[in-house]
Amino acid sequence: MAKATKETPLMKQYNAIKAKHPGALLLFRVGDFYETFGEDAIKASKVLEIVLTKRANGAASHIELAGFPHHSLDSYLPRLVRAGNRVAICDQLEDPKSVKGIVKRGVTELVTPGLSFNDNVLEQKRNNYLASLHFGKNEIGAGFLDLSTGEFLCAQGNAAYIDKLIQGLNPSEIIYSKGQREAFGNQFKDSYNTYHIDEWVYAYDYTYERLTAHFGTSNLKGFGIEEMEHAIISAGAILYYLEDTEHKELGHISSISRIEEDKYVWLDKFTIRNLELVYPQHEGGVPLIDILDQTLTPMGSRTLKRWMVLPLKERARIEERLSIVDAFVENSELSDEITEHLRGINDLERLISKVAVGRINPREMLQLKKALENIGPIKGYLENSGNKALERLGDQLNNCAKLLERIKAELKEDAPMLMHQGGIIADGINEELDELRKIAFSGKDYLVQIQQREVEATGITSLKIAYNKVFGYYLEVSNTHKDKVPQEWIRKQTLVNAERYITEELKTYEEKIVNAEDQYKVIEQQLFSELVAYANDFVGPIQQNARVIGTLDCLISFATVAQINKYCRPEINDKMILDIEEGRHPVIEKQLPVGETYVPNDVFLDDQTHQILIITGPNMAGKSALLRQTALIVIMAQMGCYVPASKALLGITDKVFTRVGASDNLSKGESTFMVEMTETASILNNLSERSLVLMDEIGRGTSTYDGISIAWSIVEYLQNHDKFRPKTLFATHYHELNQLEEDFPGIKNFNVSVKEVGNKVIFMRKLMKGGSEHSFGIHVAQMAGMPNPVVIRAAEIMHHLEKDKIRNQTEDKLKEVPKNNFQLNLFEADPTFNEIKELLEGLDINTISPVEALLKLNELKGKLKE
Ligand SMILES: Nc1ncnc2c1ncn2[C@@H]1O[C@H](COP(=O)(O)OP(=O)(O)OP(=O)(O)O)[C@@H](O)[C@H]1O
Repeated sequence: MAKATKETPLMKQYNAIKAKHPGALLLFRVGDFYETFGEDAIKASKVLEIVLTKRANGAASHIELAGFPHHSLDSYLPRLVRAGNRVAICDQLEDPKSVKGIVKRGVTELVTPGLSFNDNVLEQKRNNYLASLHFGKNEIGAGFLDLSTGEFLCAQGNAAYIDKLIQGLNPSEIIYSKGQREAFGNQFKDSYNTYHIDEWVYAYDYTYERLTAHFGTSNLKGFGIEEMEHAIISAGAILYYLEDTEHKELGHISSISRIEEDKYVWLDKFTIRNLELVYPQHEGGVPLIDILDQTLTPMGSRTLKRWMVLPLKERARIEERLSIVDAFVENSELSDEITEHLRGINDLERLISKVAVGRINPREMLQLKKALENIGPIKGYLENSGNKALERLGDQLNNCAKLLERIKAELKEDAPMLMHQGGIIADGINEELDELRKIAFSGKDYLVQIQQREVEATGITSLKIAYNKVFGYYLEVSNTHKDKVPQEWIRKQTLVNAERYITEELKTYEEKIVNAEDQYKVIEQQLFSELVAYANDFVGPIQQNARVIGTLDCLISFATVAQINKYCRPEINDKMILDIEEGRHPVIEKQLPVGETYVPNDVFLDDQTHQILIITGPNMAGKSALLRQTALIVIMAQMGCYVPASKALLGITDKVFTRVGASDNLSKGESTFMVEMTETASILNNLSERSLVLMDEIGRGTSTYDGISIAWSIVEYLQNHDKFRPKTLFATHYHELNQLEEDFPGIKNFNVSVKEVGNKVIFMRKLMKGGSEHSFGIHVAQMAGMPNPVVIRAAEIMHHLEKDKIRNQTEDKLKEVPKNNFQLNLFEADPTFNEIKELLEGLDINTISPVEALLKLNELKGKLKE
């Protein structure tokens, strides 16, 4: 093409590289700058707020250009990635000084939202997962990788299960096959950063092969995923994606584990959202994790987040965690001592990943050293704690003494972050390095030493050492001393009054001095690389340390929170009973205004007489709070955490379902009622024997009669289920449902009590036996500042309806609402009246024709019928 031939060689090279990475914003290294061109430049200049200029592209045209200095990459890259870009970093692959013409360049890393090592892209407290999905006929396979920590997980199951995992692990990016765009769109309505991979990658044989080749195994049995076809496909595709994005050093991804569905409590995605476990539902909301997270290390917070979305089902494992929390609660001295050392452990997990991929810098190596220095003492405390579970944790810690010693010995205490700054390796490690450094730093002193020595040896008192560009360092001898010059000196230049000589020693030294700085940095780099390579042998044990520290940190955090908030140790058993005494809501109790205290409540549920509690009570009484706190107590207990109650006997729960509050899907074209019914259907279709079900105001999104009927039949279904009798808390405004208590032995009526004092309602917040008579909704309307006429009229209508109910009439009650006796007020509130009034006022009797008048009259009559 004529145009292409006119391009500058640089732009030709740029275009060729750019073409290999479609969809990525290309940062193109030119000298000390990263440049972007064309569309990329327009994008980058906006996101980074940098100047957009134009540059001549040979004779061809002008092209937009925006660039920034290469050392600003760390601050600019995260901004580009956070803005949703995939960023390809193209570096110079050879030293520009040593090449004639154009320097070889290539993409050295493709940073995507889900694949990053950059500390500014990553958040310390959360894992940065890349997810890969593969949609099979009946099941979906999912792979999750946190490249920054090396954690690699996979799962396979029905759409609801995978959806729930996605909700819980909250990946930063999801990849899937180009051919499955529709399947993905149908399943996942929320917006994610996504990327589509060529279809051929998502093939079983290819992905199986990739996984086994990566782990160096002949099959996948050892990981327990051999039979999981879709999980294998999705996980294997991640390995392809890593290679495609130039992530080739993957030593830290040493294993893949299956997320074992049967080991964790099933929390559907609505529950994770509704209960605000890890994210607030609304701006300004406080999720439970904010109350429970007192962790001191990034591993601790990340572990906690995982535990929250995957509470345990196995009693023994829960007990083990609880017993450790117990040990820390009982022995605060021990927890204080360990806490002190936890503070010194930074992101060990991400540091060792950087070792494995060869991206660790000297400053980070010092952080690794600091972390390892603290592992030893923690191990000691655990092993001497006298507590079996703690001893087991201590056993798993490895203080990596050899590595620690070597880093201590070899790395300077004040090593800089950047390699080229030098001053990384300690003195006494490498003779050549020491000498070079000595030369570089004290070169001039050394020359003075040579000068003095030669003055003494030759008796040439005027001897001096100097430098010029033509032949470097030389010895200058004035003519008077010429005859004292030793034979081995080589004359280089004769001046009028003096002669200049060089010596073997001077030349050798000169070379050293000129290159010393460059050379010692090269040796330092070499030695540092050797140190990193040595550390690479410790990836396994350090990853294990990171896991143990994460666990320990979490459990100490539980103990701290338990003490601050006065939680109790729950008793977990296999019975079908849930017995909470004086339970509280862990978040609301922390948010009450000063002087107010949270009113604790008892909740007892079983599979016999108290399987379903119908909880009525006025608006604002605290029904939702009670429902949520019950679920939160169960979840916290099964995470291994103490709970906000004075006593909690809890039979294991295996699924928690919630239909609480409105999850607003209006933006996705679904009505509130539709969402409510979809969520409820999903609950009823997935019940189990040990489920805990929370339903809050089911049916309120439709007409009263529809609502009551639906709510009624749902309660009956839960009580009459042919297999399971799931424990259920059912909060409702429909007092009619209290009738059910008479028909079913497993249903009990409760209410959250209020007191009426004169015209006012006082919320007692106590759960009491029996149903409540009315809602006090009108009082709440009044509290909310509704105009008085509306409140008075509503009270009258309600009074009428309640009278009717007592007489148990079944006629259409609304038709019988008596005509009101405060007409004026009513008219004020009646929109039809206002419209008619406005129409009449707007009529000009003098100009209206008879036909028009008749039509207007007809219109007015029509209004009355509306
Ligand atoms: N046990 C309690 N002790 C103290 N304050 C409470 C308690 N329970 C609830 N509250 C407070 O009352 C407010 C209303 O509670 P909640 O939302 O549970 O009421 P509700 O009965 O579900 O109301 P509605 O039917 O209108 O949804 C809560 O935000 C909380 O501040």
